[in-house]
Amino acid sequence: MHILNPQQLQEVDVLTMQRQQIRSWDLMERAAKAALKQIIADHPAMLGEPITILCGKGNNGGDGLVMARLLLEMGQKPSVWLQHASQYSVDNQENQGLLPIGYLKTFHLHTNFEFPKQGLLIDCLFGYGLSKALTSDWQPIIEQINAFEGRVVSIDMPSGLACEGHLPAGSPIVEADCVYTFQMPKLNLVLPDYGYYAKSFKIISIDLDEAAIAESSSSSFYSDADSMATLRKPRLKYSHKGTFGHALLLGGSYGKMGAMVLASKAAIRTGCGLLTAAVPIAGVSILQCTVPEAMVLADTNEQALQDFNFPTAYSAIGIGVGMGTSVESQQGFSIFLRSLPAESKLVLDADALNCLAKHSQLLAHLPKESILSPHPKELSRLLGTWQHDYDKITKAKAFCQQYEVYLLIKGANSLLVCPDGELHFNATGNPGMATGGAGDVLTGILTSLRAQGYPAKEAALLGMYIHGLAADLAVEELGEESLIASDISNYIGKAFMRLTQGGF
Ligand SMILES: NC(=O)C1=CN([C@@H]2O[C@H](COP(=O)(O)OP(=O)(O)OC[C@H]3O[C@@H](n4cnc5c(N)ncnc54)[C@H](OP(=O)(O)O)[C@@H]3O)[C@@H](O)[C@H]2O)[C@@H](O)CC1
Ligand SMILES: [K+]
Repeated sequence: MHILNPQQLQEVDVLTMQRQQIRSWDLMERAAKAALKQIIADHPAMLGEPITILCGKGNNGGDGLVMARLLLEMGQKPSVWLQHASQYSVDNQENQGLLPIGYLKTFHLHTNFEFPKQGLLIDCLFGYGLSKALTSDWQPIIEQINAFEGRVVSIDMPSGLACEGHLPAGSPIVEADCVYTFQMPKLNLVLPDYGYYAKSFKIISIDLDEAAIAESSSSSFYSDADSMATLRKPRLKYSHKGTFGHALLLGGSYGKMGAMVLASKAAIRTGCGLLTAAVPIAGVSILQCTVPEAMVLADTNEQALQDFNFPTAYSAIGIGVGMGTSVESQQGFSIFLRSLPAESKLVLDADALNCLAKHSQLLAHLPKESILSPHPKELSRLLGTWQHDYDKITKAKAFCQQYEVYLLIKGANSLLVCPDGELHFNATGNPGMATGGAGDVLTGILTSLRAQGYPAKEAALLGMYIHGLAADLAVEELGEESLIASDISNYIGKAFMRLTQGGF
Protein backbone atom coordinates (compact mmCIF):
# COMPACT_ATOMS: atom_id res chain seq x y z
CA MET A 1 0.00 0.00 0.00
CA HIS A 2 1.41 3.40 -0.99
CA ILE A 3 1.78 6.24 1.50
CA LEU A 4 1.12 9.47 -0.40
CA ASN A 5 1.89 13.08 0.50
CA PRO A 6 -0.85 15.75 0.39
CA GLN A 7 0.03 16.87 -3.12
CA GLN A 8 -0.08 13.32 -4.44
CA LEU A 9 -3.36 12.76 -2.57
CA GLN A 10 -4.90 15.77 -4.25
CA GLU A 11 -3.82 14.51 -7.66
CA VAL A 12 -5.35 11.10 -6.91
CA ASP A 13 -8.58 12.81 -5.77
CA VAL A 14 -8.85 14.63 -9.09
CA LEU A 15 -8.15 11.50 -11.15
CA THR A 16 -10.63 9.52 -9.05
CA MET A 17 -13.36 12.05 -9.72
CA GLN A 18 -12.59 12.09 -13.44
CA ARG A 19 -12.42 8.32 -13.81
CA GLN A 20 -15.42 7.54 -11.61
CA GLN A 21 -17.35 10.54 -12.95
CA ILE A 22 -18.26 11.83 -9.52
CA ARG A 23 -18.10 15.26 -7.90
CA SER A 24 -15.93 16.17 -4.92
CA TRP A 25 -19.19 16.41 -2.96
CA ASP A 26 -19.83 12.68 -3.66
CA LEU A 27 -16.33 11.76 -2.54
CA MET A 28 -16.83 13.65 0.71
CA GLU A 29 -20.19 11.95 1.25
CA ARG A 30 -18.54 8.55 0.64
CA ALA A 31 -15.65 9.34 2.98
CA ALA A 32 -17.80 10.66 5.82
CA LYS A 33 -20.28 7.77 5.57
CA ALA A 34 -17.50 5.18 5.66
CA ALA A 35 -15.74 6.84 8.59
CA LEU A 36 -18.94 7.21 10.62
CA LYS A 37 -19.89 3.58 9.98
CA GLN A 38 -16.54 2.45 11.37
CA ILE A 39 -16.70 4.83 14.34
CA ILE A 40 -20.15 3.52 15.28
CA ALA A 41 -18.95 -0.08 14.86
CA ASP A 42 -16.04 0.67 17.20
CA HIS A 43 -18.13 2.67 19.73
CA PRO A 44 -21.67 1.27 19.69
CA ALA A 45 -22.37 2.96 23.03
CA MET A 46 -21.79 6.41 21.50
CA LEU A 47 -25.34 6.51 20.20
CA GLY A 48 -26.62 6.88 23.75
CA GLU A 49 -23.97 9.39 24.81
CA PRO A 50 -23.16 13.01 23.98
CA ILE A 51 -21.45 13.40 20.61
CA THR A 52 -19.48 16.55 19.82
CA ILE A 53 -18.16 17.34 16.34
CA LEU A 54 -15.62 20.10 15.76
CA CYS A 55 -15.42 21.28 12.15
CA GLY A 56 -12.75 23.41 10.48
CA LYS A 57 -13.23 25.53 7.38
CA GLY A 58 -11.85 23.07 4.81
CA ASN A 59 -12.91 19.65 3.58
CA ASN A 60 -11.94 17.96 6.84
CA GLY A 61 -14.57 20.19 8.42
CA GLY A 62 -16.85 19.23 5.53
CA ASP A 63 -16.53 15.57 6.54
CA GLY A 64 -17.66 16.55 10.03
CA LEU A 65 -20.71 18.37 8.68
CA VAL A 66 -21.73 15.32 6.63
CA MET A 67 -21.34 13.11 9.71
CA ALA A 68 -23.49 15.55 11.67
CA ARG A 69 -26.25 15.29 9.04
CA LEU A 70 -26.03 11.49 8.98
CA LEU A 71 -26.25 11.33 12.77
CA LEU A 72 -29.29 13.66 12.75
CA GLU A 73 -30.91 11.35 10.21
CA MET A 74 -30.31 8.52 12.69
CA GLY A 75 -32.12 10.44 15.39
CA GLN A 76 -28.99 11.60 17.23
CA LYS A 77 -28.43 15.20 18.35
CA PRO A 78 -24.71 15.85 17.97
CA SER A 79 -23.33 19.14 19.19
CA VAL A 80 -21.67 20.62 16.10
CA TRP A 81 -19.17 23.48 16.23
CA LEU A 82 -17.93 25.21 13.06
CA GLN A 83 -14.83 27.39 12.91
CA HIS A 84 -15.69 31.05 12.28
CA ALA A 85 -14.11 32.02 8.93
CA SER A 86 -14.56 34.47 6.09
CA GLN A 87 -14.33 31.64 3.58
CA TYR A 88 -15.07 27.93 3.59
CA SER A 89 -14.25 25.22 1.04
CA VAL A 90 -17.00 24.72 -1.53
CA ASP A 91 -18.15 21.36 -0.19
CA ASN A 92 -17.94 22.58 3.38
CA GLN A 93 -20.23 25.50 2.50
CA GLU A 94 -22.66 23.26 0.66
CA ASN A 95 -22.89 20.84 3.57
CA GLN A 96 -23.50 23.67 6.04
CA GLY A 97 -26.63 24.43 4.01
CA LEU A 98 -27.86 20.83 4.37
CA LEU A 99 -28.09 21.08 8.16
CA PRO A 100 -31.17 22.56 9.85
CA ILE A 101 -31.03 26.37 9.97
CA GLY A 102 -29.45 27.59 13.22
CA TYR A 103 -28.18 24.13 14.17
CA LEU A 104 -24.48 24.94 13.87
CA LYS A 105 -22.59 26.73 16.63
CA THR A 106 -19.65 28.89 15.60
CA PHE A 107 -16.36 28.96 17.46
CA HIS A 108 -13.45 31.41 17.57
CA LEU A 109 -9.95 30.79 18.85
CA HIS A 110 -10.98 32.07 22.32
CA THR A 111 -14.21 30.03 22.58
CA ASN A 112 -14.75 28.07 25.77
CA PHE A 113 -16.58 24.94 24.62
CA GLU A 114 -17.63 23.54 28.00
CA PHE A 115 -17.61 20.02 26.62
CA PRO A 116 -19.73 17.34 28.30
CA LYS A 117 -17.91 15.14 30.81
CA GLN A 118 -18.23 12.00 28.69
CA GLY A 119 -19.07 10.72 25.25
CA LEU A 120 -17.29 11.05 21.95
CA LEU A 121 -15.54 14.01 20.39
CA ILE A 122 -14.99 13.87 16.63
CA ASP A 123 -12.11 16.09 15.55
CA CYS A 124 -12.59 17.44 12.00
CA LEU A 125 -10.60 20.67 12.30
CA PHE A 126 -7.71 19.91 9.95
CA GLY A 127 -6.89 16.95 7.74
CA TYR A 128 -4.34 16.57 5.00
CA GLY A 129 -4.69 20.25 4.10
CA LEU A 130 -2.65 21.38 7.11
CA SER A 131 0.42 22.93 5.54
CA LYS A 132 2.53 23.58 8.63
CA ALA A 133 2.33 23.49 12.42
CA LEU A 134 -0.56 25.38 14.01
CA THR A 135 0.43 28.64 15.65
CA SER A 136 0.15 29.08 19.40
CA ASP A 137 -3.17 30.98 19.10
CA TRP A 138 -4.73 27.53 18.43
CA GLN A 139 -3.36 26.25 21.75
CA PRO A 140 -6.52 27.05 23.81
CA ILE A 141 -8.72 25.12 21.38
CA ILE A 142 -6.39 22.10 21.16
CA GLU A 143 -5.87 22.10 24.94
CA GLN A 144 -9.61 21.87 25.52
CA ILE A 145 -9.83 18.91 23.14
CA ASN A 146 -6.92 17.18 24.85
CA ALA A 147 -8.50 17.74 28.25
CA PHE A 148 -11.78 16.15 27.10
CA GLU A 149 -12.59 13.27 29.43
CA GLY A 150 -14.35 11.06 26.90
CA ARG A 151 -12.89 9.50 23.78
CA VAL A 152 -11.36 11.65 21.04
CA VAL A 153 -11.37 10.37 17.47
CA SER A 154 -9.79 12.30 14.63
CA ILE A 155 -10.82 12.21 11.00
CA ASP A 156 -7.95 11.63 8.57
CA MET A 157 -5.29 13.22 10.85
CA PRO A 158 -5.13 14.43 14.44
CA SER A 159 -5.69 18.16 13.87
CA GLY A 160 -2.40 20.02 14.07
CA LEU A 161 -0.38 17.05 12.83
CA ALA A 162 0.73 17.54 9.24
CA CYS A 163 0.81 14.41 7.06
CA GLU A 164 4.56 14.72 6.59
CA GLY A 165 7.53 16.66 7.90
CA HIS A 166 9.00 17.38 11.30
CA LEU A 167 6.93 19.55 13.63
CA PRO A 168 8.57 21.69 16.31
CA ALA A 169 8.17 20.53 19.91
CA GLY A 170 5.19 22.14 21.62
CA SER A 171 3.11 22.55 18.44
CA PRO A 172 -0.61 22.38 19.25
CA ILE A 173 -1.75 18.90 18.16
CA VAL A 174 -4.83 16.87 19.05
CA GLU A 175 -4.05 13.71 21.01
CA ALA A 176 -6.37 11.24 19.34
CA ASP A 177 -7.35 7.92 20.83
CA CYS A 178 -7.96 6.68 17.31
CA VAL A 179 -7.49 8.27 13.89
CA TYR A 180 -9.79 7.24 11.04
CA THR A 181 -7.58 7.94 8.07
CA PHE A 182 -8.74 7.74 4.49
CA GLN A 183 -7.46 5.10 2.07
CA MET A 184 -3.90 4.86 3.42
CA PRO A 185 -1.92 5.85 6.49
CA LYS A 186 0.00 9.11 6.27
CA LEU A 187 3.71 9.20 7.06
CA ASN A 188 3.38 10.97 10.41
CA LEU A 189 0.89 8.34 11.58
CA VAL A 190 3.55 5.62 11.42
CA LEU A 191 6.57 7.47 12.84
CA PRO A 192 7.44 6.94 16.52
CA ASP A 193 7.86 10.70 17.17
CA TYR A 194 4.15 11.27 16.64
CA GLY A 195 2.78 8.03 18.10
CA TYR A 196 1.53 9.99 21.10
CA TYR A 197 -0.93 11.93 18.92
CA ALA A 198 -2.23 8.91 17.04
CA LYS A 199 -2.46 6.18 19.65
CA SER A 200 -4.03 3.96 17.03
CA PHE A 201 -5.35 4.40 13.53
CA LYS A 202 -7.76 2.66 11.20
CA ILE A 203 -7.67 2.87 7.45
CA ILE A 204 -11.01 3.78 5.90
CA SER A 205 -11.20 2.71 2.28
CA ILE A 206 -12.93 5.29 0.07
CA ASP A 207 -12.27 3.61 -3.28
CA LEU A 208 -9.79 6.13 -4.59
CA ASP A 209 -8.60 5.15 -8.06
CA GLU A 210 -6.04 2.36 -7.53
CA ALA A 211 -4.29 3.00 -10.83
CA ALA A 212 -3.84 6.67 -9.93
CA ILE A 213 -2.35 5.66 -6.58
CA ALA A 214 -0.01 3.17 -8.24
CA GLU A 215 1.08 5.79 -10.81
CA SER A 216 2.09 8.26 -8.09
CA SER A 217 5.79 8.64 -7.49
CA SER A 218 5.68 7.77 -3.80
CA SER A 219 8.59 5.81 -2.35
CA SER A 220 6.93 5.15 1.03
CA PHE A 221 4.80 2.08 1.58
CA TYR A 222 2.73 0.35 4.25
CA SER A 223 2.98 -3.44 4.29
CA ASP A 224 -0.62 -4.57 4.44
CA ALA A 225 -2.07 -8.10 4.23
CA ASP A 226 -2.86 -7.99 0.51
CA SER A 227 0.60 -6.92 -0.59
CA MET A 228 2.25 -9.41 1.76
CA ALA A 229 0.10 -12.36 0.66
CA THR A 230 1.43 -11.97 -2.88
CA LEU A 231 5.01 -12.35 -1.64
CA ARG A 232 4.53 -15.78 -0.14
CA LYS A 233 5.90 -18.58 -2.34
CA PRO A 234 3.69 -21.67 -2.37
CA ARG A 235 5.47 -24.94 -1.53
CA LEU A 236 5.23 -27.27 -4.51
CA LYS A 237 4.16 -30.91 -4.32
CA TYR A 238 7.48 -32.43 -5.42
CA SER A 239 9.67 -30.28 -3.24
CA HIS A 240 12.04 -31.81 -0.68
CA LYS A 241 14.07 -30.41 2.18
CA GLY A 242 16.85 -29.44 -0.23
CA THR A 243 14.39 -27.19 -2.04
CA PHE A 244 14.03 -24.92 0.95
CA GLY A 245 17.64 -24.23 1.68
CA HIS A 246 20.06 -24.86 4.49
CA ALA A 247 20.35 -21.98 6.94
CA LEU A 248 23.24 -21.37 9.32
CA LEU A 249 22.74 -19.42 12.54
CA LEU A 250 25.77 -18.26 14.53
CA GLY A 251 25.55 -16.88 18.03
CA GLY A 252 25.08 -17.66 21.69
CA SER A 253 27.40 -17.23 24.63
CA TYR A 254 27.41 -18.47 28.21
CA GLY A 255 24.14 -17.33 29.78
CA LYS A 256 22.69 -16.20 26.42
CA MET A 257 22.24 -19.51 24.68
CA GLY A 258 18.47 -19.02 24.81
CA ALA A 259 18.75 -16.45 22.04
CA MET A 260 20.06 -19.15 19.71
CA VAL A 261 17.33 -21.56 20.80
CA LEU A 262 14.69 -18.95 19.97
CA ALA A 263 16.22 -17.99 16.62
CA SER A 264 16.71 -21.65 15.65
CA LYS A 265 13.15 -22.64 16.45
CA ALA A 266 11.81 -19.65 14.56
CA ALA A 267 13.97 -20.46 11.52
CA ILE A 268 12.66 -24.00 11.38
CA ARG A 269 9.06 -22.91 11.96
CA THR A 270 9.46 -20.49 9.04
CA GLY A 271 10.20 -23.35 6.70
CA CYS A 272 13.87 -23.66 5.78
CA GLY A 273 14.74 -27.23 4.79
CA LEU A 274 17.71 -27.64 7.11
CA LEU A 275 19.21 -25.63 9.91
CA THR A 276 22.64 -25.70 11.45
CA ALA A 277 23.30 -23.77 14.63
CA ALA A 278 26.92 -22.83 15.38
CA VAL A 279 27.51 -22.15 19.08
CA PRO A 280 30.26 -22.20 21.72
CA ILE A 281 30.87 -25.64 23.27
CA ALA A 282 28.66 -24.80 26.26
CA GLY A 283 25.72 -24.42 23.88
CA VAL A 284 25.91 -27.74 22.06
CA SER A 285 23.84 -29.87 24.41
CA ILE A 286 21.42 -27.02 25.05
CA LEU A 287 20.68 -26.70 21.34
CA GLN A 288 20.57 -30.46 20.76
CA CYS A 289 18.06 -30.95 23.57
CA THR A 290 15.82 -27.98 22.87
CA VAL A 291 15.87 -27.93 19.06
CA PRO A 292 16.31 -31.56 17.93
CA GLU A 293 15.48 -30.57 14.35
CA ALA A 294 18.71 -28.54 14.13
CA MET A 295 22.25 -29.75 13.49
CA VAL A 296 24.83 -28.19 15.77
CA LEU A 297 28.43 -27.13 15.18
CA ALA A 298 30.73 -26.28 18.06
CA ASP A 299 33.30 -23.51 18.22
CA THR A 300 36.62 -24.28 19.92
CA ASN A 301 35.81 -21.90 22.77
CA GLU A 302 33.68 -23.06 25.69
CA GLN A 303 31.76 -19.88 26.46
CA ALA A 304 31.76 -17.55 23.46
CA LEU A 305 32.26 -17.83 19.71
CA GLN A 306 35.93 -17.30 18.97
CA ASP A 307 37.26 -19.20 15.94
CA PHE A 308 34.22 -18.97 13.69
CA ASN A 309 35.86 -21.75 11.74
CA PHE A 310 32.66 -22.93 10.09
CA PRO A 311 31.88 -23.68 6.45
CA THR A 312 30.17 -20.73 4.75
CA ALA A 313 28.50 -22.51 1.84
CA TYR A 314 25.03 -22.23 3.33
CA SER A 315 21.93 -20.88 1.59
CA ALA A 316 21.84 -18.05 4.15
CA ILE A 317 23.63 -17.07 7.35
CA GLY A 318 22.16 -15.30 10.37
CA ILE A 319 24.66 -13.99 12.87
CA GLY A 320 24.73 -12.18 16.18
CA VAL A 321 21.96 -13.28 18.54
CA GLY A 322 23.26 -13.80 22.08
CA MET A 323 26.81 -13.65 20.71
CA GLY A 324 28.14 -11.19 23.26
CA THR A 325 30.87 -8.67 22.57
CA SER A 326 33.89 -10.36 24.12
CA VAL A 327 37.22 -9.46 22.52
CA GLU A 328 37.56 -13.01 21.14
CA SER A 329 34.14 -12.91 19.56
CA GLN A 330 34.78 -9.50 18.03
CA GLN A 331 38.05 -10.67 16.51
CA GLY A 332 36.54 -13.93 15.25
CA PHE A 333 33.53 -12.13 13.80
CA SER A 334 35.80 -9.67 12.05
CA ILE A 335 37.85 -12.45 10.38
CA PHE A 336 34.68 -14.37 9.52
CA LEU A 337 33.08 -11.34 7.86
CA ARG A 338 36.19 -10.49 5.86
CA SER A 339 36.42 -14.06 4.56
CA LEU A 340 32.77 -14.44 3.54
CA PRO A 341 32.12 -14.98 -0.19
CA ALA A 342 30.63 -11.84 -1.71
CA GLU A 343 27.44 -13.68 -2.72
CA SER A 344 26.64 -14.77 0.87
CA LYS A 345 23.12 -13.97 2.02
CA LEU A 346 23.58 -12.47 5.42
CA VAL A 347 21.27 -11.38 8.26
CA LEU A 348 22.93 -9.45 11.09
CA ASP A 349 21.40 -8.71 14.46
CA ALA A 350 22.20 -7.83 18.06
CA ASP A 351 25.90 -8.24 18.95
CA ALA A 352 26.91 -8.56 15.28
CA LEU A 353 25.55 -5.02 14.88
CA ASN A 354 27.28 -3.83 18.03
CA CYS A 355 30.50 -5.26 16.68
CA LEU A 356 30.01 -3.50 13.35
CA ALA A 357 29.38 -0.25 15.20
CA LYS A 358 32.62 -0.65 17.16
CA HIS A 359 34.66 -1.53 14.05
CA SER A 360 33.10 0.54 11.30
CA GLN A 361 35.82 -0.48 8.84
CA LEU A 362 34.02 -3.84 8.72
CA LEU A 363 30.97 -2.27 7.08
CA ALA A 364 32.77 -2.30 3.74
CA HIS A 365 32.95 -6.10 3.97
CA LEU A 366 29.21 -6.64 4.27
CA PRO A 367 27.93 -8.71 1.38
CA LYS A 368 25.55 -6.65 -0.77
CA GLU A 369 21.89 -7.06 0.12
CA SER A 370 22.64 -8.03 3.71
CA ILE A 371 19.77 -7.39 6.13
CA LEU A 372 20.64 -5.59 9.38
CA SER A 373 17.86 -5.61 11.99
CA PRO A 374 18.72 -3.10 14.73
CA HIS A 375 16.45 -1.84 17.47
CA PRO A 376 16.70 1.95 17.90
CA LYS A 377 19.60 1.75 20.38
CA GLU A 378 21.64 -0.49 18.05
CA LEU A 379 20.74 1.80 15.17
CA SER A 380 22.08 4.83 17.00
CA ARG A 381 25.37 2.97 17.54
CA LEU A 382 25.55 2.42 13.79
CA LEU A 383 24.36 5.82 12.57
CA GLY A 384 25.08 8.15 15.47
CA THR A 385 22.28 10.04 17.21
CA TRP A 386 19.51 11.84 15.38
CA GLN A 387 17.42 14.92 16.14
CA HIS A 388 14.06 13.52 15.03
CA ASP A 389 12.57 10.77 12.86
CA TYR A 390 13.19 12.57 9.55
CA ASP A 391 16.83 13.05 10.48
CA LYS A 392 17.01 9.34 11.37
CA ILE A 393 15.47 8.37 8.03
CA THR A 394 17.89 10.57 6.07
CA LYS A 395 20.85 8.97 7.86
CA ALA A 396 19.45 5.46 7.43
CA LYS A 397 18.88 5.99 3.70
CA ALA A 398 22.45 7.23 3.23
CA PHE A 399 23.78 4.21 5.14
CA CYS A 400 21.76 1.73 3.06
CA GLN A 401 22.77 3.41 -0.16
CA GLN A 402 26.46 3.50 0.76
CA TYR A 403 26.72 -0.16 1.81
CA GLU A 404 23.93 -1.51 -0.43
CA VAL A 405 22.21 -3.15 2.52
CA TYR A 406 18.75 -3.18 4.09
CA LEU A 407 18.06 -1.73 7.53
CA LEU A 408 15.08 -3.22 9.32
CA ILE A 409 14.49 -0.81 12.21
CA LYS A 410 12.48 -2.63 14.87
CA GLY A 411 9.70 -0.94 16.82
CA ALA A 412 5.98 -0.22 16.52
CA ASN A 413 5.44 -0.05 12.74
CA SER A 414 8.92 -1.49 12.10
CA LEU A 415 10.56 0.27 9.18
CA LEU A 416 12.51 -1.30 6.34
CA VAL A 417 14.88 1.14 4.66
CA CYS A 418 16.07 -0.07 1.24
CA PRO A 419 19.28 0.77 -0.65
CA ASP A 420 17.22 2.61 -3.30
CA GLY A 421 15.66 4.83 -0.61
CA GLU A 422 12.28 3.11 -0.43
CA LEU A 423 10.65 3.07 3.01
CA HIS A 424 8.33 0.22 4.04
CA PHE A 425 6.39 0.43 7.29
CA ASN A 426 5.03 -2.75 8.82
CA ALA A 427 1.35 -3.09 9.71
CA THR A 428 1.50 -5.93 12.24
CA GLY A 429 2.73 -6.23 15.81
CA ASN A 430 1.71 -5.09 19.26
CA PRO A 431 3.22 -3.81 22.52
CA GLY A 432 3.34 -7.39 23.88
CA MET A 433 6.39 -7.85 21.65
CA ALA A 434 8.44 -5.60 23.91
CA THR A 435 9.82 -8.73 25.57
CA GLY A 436 13.26 -10.34 25.63
CA GLY A 437 13.98 -12.64 22.69
CA ALA A 438 11.40 -11.23 20.25
CA GLY A 439 14.25 -9.90 18.10
CA ASP A 440 16.00 -13.30 18.11
CA VAL A 441 12.83 -14.83 16.70
CA LEU A 442 12.86 -12.24 13.90
CA THR A 443 16.47 -13.11 13.04
CA GLY A 444 15.47 -16.77 12.73
CA ILE A 445 12.55 -15.88 10.47
CA LEU A 446 14.63 -13.61 8.22
CA THR A 447 17.48 -16.11 7.88
CA SER A 448 15.05 -18.88 7.07
CA LEU A 449 13.31 -16.86 4.35
CA ARG A 450 16.66 -15.89 2.81
CA ALA A 451 17.69 -19.57 2.86
CA GLN A 452 14.48 -20.45 1.01
CA GLY A 453 15.47 -18.15 -1.82
CA TYR A 454 13.43 -15.06 -1.01
CA PRO A 455 15.29 -11.98 -2.26
CA ALA A 456 16.48 -9.69 0.54
CA LYS A 457 13.71 -7.11 0.19
CA GLU A 458 10.93 -9.72 0.06
CA ALA A 459 12.45 -11.67 2.96
CA ALA A 460 12.64 -8.53 5.09
CA LEU A 461 9.09 -7.41 4.24
CA LEU A 462 7.49 -10.80 4.67
CA GLY A 463 9.64 -11.57 7.72
CA MET A 464 8.67 -8.49 9.68
CA TYR A 465 5.02 -8.93 8.71
CA ILE A 466 4.87 -12.60 9.73
CA HIS A 467 6.75 -11.84 12.98
CA GLY A 468 4.21 -9.17 13.94
CA LEU A 469 1.23 -11.19 12.75
CA ALA A 470 2.33 -14.25 14.76
CA ALA A 471 2.54 -11.99 17.83
CA ASP A 472 -0.89 -10.50 17.09
CA LEU A 473 -2.42 -13.96 16.85
CA ALA A 474 -0.65 -15.08 20.02
CA VAL A 475 -1.89 -12.01 21.91
CA GLU A 476 -5.50 -12.84 20.98
CA GLU A 477 -5.07 -16.00 23.08
CA LEU A 478 -2.58 -14.89 25.71
CA GLY A 479 -2.82 -11.14 26.18
CA GLU A 480 -0.02 -8.61 25.78
CA GLU A 481 1.46 -8.94 29.27
CA SER A 482 1.83 -12.69 28.98
CA LEU A 483 3.33 -12.88 25.49
CA ILE A 484 6.86 -14.33 25.46
CA ALA A 485 9.18 -14.75 22.51
CA SER A 486 8.60 -18.52 22.19
CA ASP A 487 4.90 -17.82 21.70
CA ILE A 488 5.74 -15.76 18.63
CA SER A 489 7.56 -18.79 17.16
CA ASN A 490 4.67 -21.06 18.02
CA TYR A 491 2.27 -18.88 16.04
CA ILE A 492 4.41 -18.51 12.90
CA GLY A 493 2.49 -21.35 11.23
CA LYS A 494 -0.87 -19.75 11.98
CA ALA A 495 0.46 -16.43 10.71
CA PHE A 496 1.36 -18.00 7.35
CA MET A 497 -2.09 -19.60 7.23
CA ARG A 498 -3.81 -16.31 8.02
CA LEU A 499 -1.78 -14.58 5.35
CA THR A 500 -2.90 -17.09 2.75
CA GLN A 501 -6.53 -16.85 3.83
CA GLY A 502 -6.20 -13.08 3.47
CA GLY A 503 -6.87 -10.18 5.79
CA PHE A 504 -6.03 -9.47 9.36
N1 LIG B 1 -9.27 11.73 -0.92
C1 LIG B 1 -9.43 12.01 0.34
O1 LIG B 1 -8.58 11.63 1.13
C2 LIG B 1 -10.59 12.76 0.75
C3 LIG B 1 -10.43 13.67 1.78
N2 LIG B 1 -11.44 14.35 2.29
C4 LIG B 1 -11.19 15.26 3.40
O2 LIG B 1 -10.60 16.44 2.94
C5 LIG B 1 -9.53 16.78 3.81
C6 LIG B 1 -8.59 17.72 3.18
O3 LIG B 1 -9.32 18.88 2.99
P1 LIG B 1 -8.65 20.28 2.63
O4 LIG B 1 -7.71 20.06 1.51
O5 LIG B 1 -9.75 21.21 2.39
O6 LIG B 1 -7.82 20.61 3.90
P2 LIG B 1 -8.18 20.67 5.47
O7 LIG B 1 -7.35 19.64 6.11
O8 LIG B 1 -9.63 20.61 5.69
O9 LIG B 1 -7.62 22.06 5.93
C7 LIG B 1 -7.62 23.10 5.02
C8 LIG B 1 -7.74 24.40 5.76
O10 LIG B 1 -6.73 24.50 6.72
C9 LIG B 1 -6.15 25.78 6.63
N3 LIG B 1 -4.77 25.66 7.07
C10 LIG B 1 -3.79 24.92 6.51
N4 LIG B 1 -2.69 24.96 7.25
C11 LIG B 1 -2.95 25.76 8.31
C12 LIG B 1 -2.20 26.18 9.42
N5 LIG B 1 -0.93 25.80 9.62
N6 LIG B 1 -2.80 27.00 10.31
C13 LIG B 1 -4.07 27.39 10.14
N7 LIG B 1 -4.82 27.01 9.09
C14 LIG B 1 -4.28 26.19 8.19
C15 LIG B 1 -6.30 26.21 5.20
O11 LIG B 1 -6.45 27.57 5.17
P3 LIG B 1 -5.55 28.46 4.21
O12 LIG B 1 -4.17 28.31 4.74
O13 LIG B 1 -5.72 27.87 2.85
O14 LIG B 1 -6.13 29.79 4.40
C16 LIG B 1 -7.59 25.51 4.79
O15 LIG B 1 -8.67 26.36 4.99
C17 LIG B 1 -8.97 15.45 4.19
O16 LIG B 1 -8.14 15.46 5.29
C18 LIG B 1 -10.25 14.68 4.42
O17 LIG B 1 -10.73 14.91 5.72
C19 LIG B 1 -12.80 13.95 1.95
O18 LIG B 1 -13.70 14.93 2.19
C20 LIG B 1 -12.90 13.54 0.51
C21 LIG B 1 -11.88 12.55 0.10
K1 LIG C 1 -8.84 15.98 11.85
